[in-house]
Amino acid sequence: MSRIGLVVNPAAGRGRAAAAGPVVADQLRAAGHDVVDLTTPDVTSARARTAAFLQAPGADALVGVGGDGVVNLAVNAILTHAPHVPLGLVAAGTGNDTARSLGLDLRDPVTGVAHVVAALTRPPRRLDVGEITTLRQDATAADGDATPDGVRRFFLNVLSAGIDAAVNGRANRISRPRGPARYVIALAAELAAFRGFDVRVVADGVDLGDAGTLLAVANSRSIGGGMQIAPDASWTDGQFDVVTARTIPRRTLLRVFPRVYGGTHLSHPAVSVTRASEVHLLPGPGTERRLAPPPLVHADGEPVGRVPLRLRVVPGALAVLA
Ligand SMILES: Nc1ncnc2c1ncn2[C@@H]1O[C@H](COP(=O)(O)OP(=O)(O)OP(=O)(O)O)[C@@H](O)[C@H]1O
Repeated sequence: MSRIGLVVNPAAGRGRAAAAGPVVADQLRAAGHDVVDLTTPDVTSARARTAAFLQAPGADALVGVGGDGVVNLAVNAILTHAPHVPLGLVAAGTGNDTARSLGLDLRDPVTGVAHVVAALTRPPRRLDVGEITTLRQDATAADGDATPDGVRRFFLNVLSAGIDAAVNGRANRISRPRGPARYVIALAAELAAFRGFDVRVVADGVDLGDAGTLLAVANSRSIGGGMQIAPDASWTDGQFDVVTARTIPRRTLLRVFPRVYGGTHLSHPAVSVTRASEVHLLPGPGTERRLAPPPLVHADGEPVGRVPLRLRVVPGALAVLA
């Protein structure tokens, strides 16, 4: 018998996770496990309850039910408070990019929890995690800067700091419609307003220069519900795939961006992929006045702060029941 913390995000997947939560709890209990329900609709309380569960003795696993947001919450809680505790996921969000890249069932929570129960009997998979450190002196919680866990936090899937981050930020501000349509509306608005971002990337000490269009630091492959931003990224190679596209005219972007869905953008001459284990995202030189300031950086779909940021791979830092 294992003692398992269960954190359900009731808002995820427009109610799918709220419906899946009791099913997951029942199945874990039916398999003989002791389930501690940490669920609450308020994200701050959910963080606090998850932290308390992990800090107390006897936690054997944490299971998250929801989308990439609840995964990000769980990963930060584990790495901050109890890095040895494995994470199980039952996908019930909108995009589910982490679960998708892990090859988990995206539709049926019964199948999802059965997979977690089976994985509890085997050694967990070990995945690389990205560590984010804000380098701003004036970083504050209110700004979304590397909080609420302090100036250091973690991501499991992909960090976005180019047009993909701007789309994510805009989508989070749209209250209606809910679901994937928000991203389409946000994407159309960002493409219409696009003029390039004044941002620079240094990867393992090498200045990659202008990354004014696309800028993704990827541990795994997809964002936005299956867009293959970094189709060759590996969770076990100890490196990020840093996908950048230099500032390009809007009409070129309109041709390149749709290719991200299938991952074929990598063959466009404006796009590069660099493997690196430490990446600095920095403000650009500020000489091009037509460029926009860098957008709020997002990781696993959550706002995490503004440049300058340092990102490091923590190889094999997370144990996953998958
Ligand atoms: N345990 C929780 N309780 C309440 N809110 C949470 C919890 N975990 C995460 N959240 C917040 O809810 C928002 C949405 O969460 P989540 O990503 O899980 O669902 P989604 O948006 O439907 O799925 P996806 O991100 O995969 O598209 C996130 O911004 C996150 O901060």
